[in-house]
Formats: sequence, structure tokens, C-alpha cells
Amino acid sequence: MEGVDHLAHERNKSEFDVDAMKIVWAGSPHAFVVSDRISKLVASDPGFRKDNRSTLSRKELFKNTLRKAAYAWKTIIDLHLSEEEAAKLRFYVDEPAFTDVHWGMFIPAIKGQGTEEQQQKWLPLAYKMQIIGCYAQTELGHGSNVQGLETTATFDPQTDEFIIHSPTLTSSKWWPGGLGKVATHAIAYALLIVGGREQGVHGFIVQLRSLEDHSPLPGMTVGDIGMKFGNGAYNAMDNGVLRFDHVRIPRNQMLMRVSQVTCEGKYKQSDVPRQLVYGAMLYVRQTIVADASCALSRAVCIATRYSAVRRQFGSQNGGPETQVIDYKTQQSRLFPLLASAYAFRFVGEWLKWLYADVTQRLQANDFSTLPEAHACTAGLKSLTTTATADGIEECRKLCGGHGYLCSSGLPELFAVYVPACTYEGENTVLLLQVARFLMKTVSQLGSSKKPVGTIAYMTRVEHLMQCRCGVQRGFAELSADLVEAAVAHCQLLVVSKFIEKLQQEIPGKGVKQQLEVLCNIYALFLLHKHQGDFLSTGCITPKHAALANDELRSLYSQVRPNAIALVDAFNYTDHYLGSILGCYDGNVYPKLYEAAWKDPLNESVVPDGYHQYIRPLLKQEIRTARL
Ligand SMILES: CCCCCCCC/C=C\CCCCCCCC(=O)SCCNC(=O)CCNC(=O)[C@H](O)C(C)(C)COP(=O)(O)OP(=O)(O)OC[C@H]1O[C@@H](n2cnc3c(N)ncnc32)[C@H](O)[C@@H]1OP(=O)(O)O
Ligand SMILES: Cc1cc2nc3c(=O)[nH]c(=O)nc-3n(C[C@H](O)[C@H](O)[C@H](O)COP(=O)(O)OP(=O)(O)OC[C@H]3O[C@@H](n4cnc5c(N)ncnc54)[C@H](O)[C@@H]3O)c2cc1C
Repeated sequence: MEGVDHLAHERNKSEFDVDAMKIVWAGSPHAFVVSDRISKLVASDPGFRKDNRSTLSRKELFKNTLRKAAYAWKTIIDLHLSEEEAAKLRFYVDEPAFTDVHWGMFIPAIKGQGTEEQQQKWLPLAYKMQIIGCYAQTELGHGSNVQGLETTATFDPQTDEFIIHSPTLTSSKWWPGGLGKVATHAIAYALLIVGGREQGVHGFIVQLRSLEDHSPLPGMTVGDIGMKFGNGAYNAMDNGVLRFDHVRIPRNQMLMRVSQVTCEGKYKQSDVPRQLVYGAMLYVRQTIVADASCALSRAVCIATRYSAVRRQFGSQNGGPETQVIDYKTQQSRLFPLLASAYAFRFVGEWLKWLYADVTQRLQANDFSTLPEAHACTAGLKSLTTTATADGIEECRKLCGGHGYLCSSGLPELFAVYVPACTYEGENTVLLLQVARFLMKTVSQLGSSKKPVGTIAYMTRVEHLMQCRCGVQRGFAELSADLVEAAVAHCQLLVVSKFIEKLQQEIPGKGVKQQLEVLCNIYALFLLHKHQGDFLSTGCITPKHAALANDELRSLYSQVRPNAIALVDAFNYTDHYLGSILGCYDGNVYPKLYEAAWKDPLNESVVPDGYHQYIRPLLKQEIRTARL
């Protein structure tokens, strides 16, 4: 039944103004208009089709990604899209590609670590895509331990050049997206050696490939590192391997905002802290938090719509069976994820603000908030990506068997998303950074340095002052517990930013009430999940724990009639969702049935291989057949 909205009865039940919620989700009326227009533009253009992705071979997939990236660029130029609109377009094209790292890491690294002069030279080329950049930090032997990188950059004062070299197998660059087959340039991180002295890891702009015929420049061995998890998915990206054999680059291609090498071979450090070398990671971690709410909300939208369509058991007097969304067990798994999607959206918004603030301060040489910004971006990146990866998998299970079909969109979403727990800082390694920041704060509690901002609450936790432990080797020995403390700190951040959001004026009938319900679900669900910790530390009594659980059940009932409208508020097109189970009109079964017949296996009724393998088996000729 084309055109019938099978979820109309659900949409009629909702108790709030969905259009107003769409604006809250988007962040502002302007952001909503841009996002709405660009998502529809992408959805209606056959050049951006993606429904055949899981059936393509790696080579076909990769070439198709190149085509889409070129087509996206042409669309951006032809339609004179602004930077904001172009970023939205790349987002809705929804395919991992070299452009992510070019715009998301290469350009921000030059902006954050390059001098004015370097920015003037390289940024215009990068903005016009006359050069394509990647971010070559990780090596075969070291990813997390950036100080352990082995690639060397030795200054040669005779020629005023750096010699970039990979001295060992483990020093091969390994993983950088876009490096394998596309990038013409890299920000390569290497151990700087000046006058025989090691000066730590620095970033260098290195040309990799000829701008004429794309062949690797002399001294470079470069290629793709091979197939990754899942079919399709992140295999659209050419993560690469690169070895340098005494490659020479001009001195002015070292990123010199943080420290400089003069032509006489003198190493000088500016007043800015060394940690700014890690500045690009701060930026990307912040965007990854914003992206987490997108990926989680997408999975939740699919699972919620499908849970309203799917019926199992409970028919009375021949009437319809129960929608699975009405089961309390389904609600207790699904609605906390719905609440998390909103919570991550708001904490992501706040983090964007925090990042803008710290950037402004850094420009004015105020470095006081950098440690806090690092702890917040690292911790929230870790927390939101872990929860989102787990959440996508939970959504797949919430969709029963059909969730396992590629046409549900969930397997590919999971496969594309799950490396976010590893890249841009492995999640446990990042939590250890947060723990270190917290311990530093605790150790200073007695001093005149009072904690402010996100750690101001520590002054109110008096027993922290008395905390002493008798464990040898302190931090390392207790690191597993410290990681738990870091997670709790980050959860507190998420909850408090959700509450702060609710203190603002939020227009639209019933919108604020819905958000209050979601905020309470988010907080109480955490309390319920970790009640053991809360009880064992005496923060709550068993009575409180029971009350929280009762309240949760009541909150789930309040969400139930609004569930479909709350996911409609994400304003995702069917193209972006890429899921039959999550389609807007809920007309799931005919679409699933139709899609099955499009599978390449169904191109012939009798499969290839019948005569060779099946027939001899059936005819008991298997021993004589040549296999
Ligand atoms: C379908 C479409 C998809 C679209 C998606 C769009 C959205 C996404 C956007 C974009 C696309 C992204 C696509 C993926 C790309 C992936 C890219 C990569 O993966 S690039 C590689 C990242 N590599 C890491 O992150 C290494 C992790 N390791 C580290 O960061 C460090 O080495 C660390 C922190 C673990 C250890 O650093 P130490 O060896 O210097 O050790 P210590 O002594 O602990 O730190 C020294 C001081 O520096 C501070 N610090 C460390 N990192 C800092 C930072 N980043 N900023 C400020 N301070 C920092 C610390 O707090 C410490 O401070 P005190 O001494 O305590 O005061
Ligand atoms: C899809 C994808 C894209 C990527 N893109 C890029 C890119 O564009 N550019 C780039 O430079 N890199 C890129 N990377 C590399 C990525 O940043 C690293 O893989 C990541 O930082 C993790 O480092 P690692 O691989 O060394 O992990 P490891 O550090 O080896 O982690 C292995 C295990 O050791 C644990 N561990 C490590 N150190 C500690 C510690 N101090 N204490 C306790 N436990 C510890 C970790 O928790 C983990 O469980 C990409 C990776 C992936 C998967």
C-alpha cells in the first residue's frame, strides 16, 4: 500500500510539538533549515545512492567512494554551498572517505599547529582540494604511545632540510585514513633530531604523491593496509602504510607554532605548551562526541519505529498481537538508549562551546583551561563512543532476527562505528588521562588552587581530602578502579549538562516536559545500573534504589506514547537511515520481501555451482567428480 503511513496512529498519540523538538535537536532554527535542506538534497540525488554498498567488492566499493566524493565536491561548487552546508552534505552522503580526514584532521592540524605563514601557504590549497591531506601519526609499533613513535626527522643545516626516515619495520606509518591510495600530502609525526639531540615528536607536512600522475615520490613506499571489519562499512576508506627512505623536505614544512628550528640548527620553543602538538586530537575528539549522538540516534530511530511495527504474542479474541514496544522489557532496553541519544546531543553541544572557548583562550596565550579541555574531550569521547557502539548492537538485538539483515542498516552502522572506540585515542587509554587529571586535582585540594569548572564539585566532596591509600605504586596498581572513577566523573558531566540544558528556555508545546522525562530516565537508569556502587559507598539506601526503579517504570510509560515522535524529531531521511526496518512509513514487510529478491544470489533460480557441486552430491557422484 504505497503512500500509507503505518505509523500514523503512533504519531497521533504524541503529546508535544515535534517541529519544535526538531529545532532543539538541530541546535537552532538556522541549523535545522540547513540540515533539512541538505539531507533532502542528498536523499533525492541518485548519485548518492548507497543501498547496494554491502554487495560491492572492495575495489568496486572504493571506486564508488571516489566517485561519490568527486560528485559531492562538484555539487558543493555548483551550488555554491557554504562551509557549513558542505560539511552537512558530506555528513549525509554517509560514507567513510578520505575527505573525513582531509577536512577533519589535516586542515585542523595546520590551523592549530602551523604558523601564520604556513597557514597562508597550505590552507588555500587544501580548501580548494588542490591537495588532499591525511594525518599520519600512528605506526605499526605504536599508536597510543605517541612519544614512542620511531620515525625520525633529522635536520640537515647544509641543505636547510629535514630528512624523514623510517629506521625500523615498526616505524612504518600504519592506519592513517586516506593515506593508502588517495592523499597527496600528509602531516607526518616524527621524532625531531637537531644537532644530534632528540627533541620529541613534531608534525611535518610531507608531499607523498606527484600532483601530475599520482605516483609516490622518490623514497616513499605506500599502500593500503587491507580489509577491515565488516563488509562494505569502513572498507570504503583506504587506511594506509607508509615507509620513508631518507626523504628530504624543506625546513619550513615542520609545523612551527609550538617550536621552531632555525636555519642555523637551533631548536626554540615558544611560550605555548608542548601539548599543543596534540591539538588536532582535541578538535577531532570533540567532533566525535557530536557524531556519537548521530550514530546512536540513528540506531534508536530504527529500533523504535520497528518496535512499533513488530507484533508478537498477546492477541485477544482474534485481535491484533501486542506491539513489541509495549513490553516493559523492550522499553527498559530501548528508552535509556533514546535518552542517551538526547543526552549525548546536549553534552556534544556543550563540548563544542568548550572547545571554541579554549581555542579563543589559546589564541590569546591563556593556557589555563587546556588540561580541563583535554580531560573533557578525552573522557566524553571515550564514554559516548563506548555507549554508542554498545547501543547500536543492542538496537540490532531489539529488532530480533531482521536486525541481522544488512537491509536493517544496523550491521553496517555497527561495523562503521565501532572503530570509534579505538581511533583518536583508545577508550581506556583516554580514561586513564581523565583519571590522571582527577588525581592531580584531588592532590591539590588542600592547597590554595581551588578546582573550578567541571571539577568544582570536588571541593564539596569532603572525604576526598581524607583519601589516602596504602597500595604500593599507587596510580598504576589502582588504574582499573581509577578508570571507573573517570567514567563516573564523565557520567556526572553528561547528566549535569542535560540538567543545565533544561534550565534554559525551551519553546514548543510539551517539548521541555519530554526532555525532562528523558533526562530523568538517563540519570535514574545510570543509578539503577550502578546501584551496587551507590549502595556500597553509602550514597543511597536500599529504599532509594527501589524508588528509583519504580520511578523508571513510570517514566517509561510516559515516554511510550511519544516514542515515535521523539525519534521523528531527529528528522532523518530514509536515505540517511538506510534501513527498511526504520523507514518513516513503517511499511516494513513488503519492503523486506521486495529487497530480498534484489540480492545477487537471486539473479538465477538455480545457483551457479549447481552442476559442479550440488548435483554430484545428490546423485552420489561426488567421488568421481572433479571438484
Ligand atoms: C560515516 C561517516 C563518518 C563521519 C565521521 C565524522 C565525525 C568524525 C570526524 C572526523 C573523522 C575521524 C575519522 C577517524 C580518524 C582517526 C584518526 C586517528 O586515530 S589519529 C591518531 C590518534 N591517536 C591518538 O589519539 C593517540 C592517543 N594517545 C595520546 O593522545 C597521547 O599519547 C597520550 C595522551 C595517551 C599520552 O601522552 P604522553 O605520552 O605525552 O603522556 P602524558 O605524560 O600522559 O601526557 C603529557 C601531558 O600532556 C597532556 N595531554 C595529553 N594529551 C593532550 C591533549 N590532546 N591536549 C592537551 N593536553 C594533553 C596530559 O594531560 C599531560 O599533562 P600533565 O603533565 O598531566 O599536566
Ligand atoms: C579505523 C581506524 C582509523 C584510524 N585512522 C588513523 C589516522 O587517520 N591517523 C592515525 O595516525 N591513526 C589512525 N588510526 C590509529 C588509531 O589512532 C590507533 O589505533 C589508536 O590510537 C589506538 O592505538 P593502538 O592501536 O596503538 O592501540 P594499543 O595502545 O596497542 O591498544 C591495545 C590495548 O592496550 C591497552 N593499553 C595501551 N596503553 C595502555 C596503558 N598505558 N595503560 C593501560 N592499557 C593500555 C589499550 O587499552 C588496548 O586495550 C586509526 C585506527 C583505526 C582502527
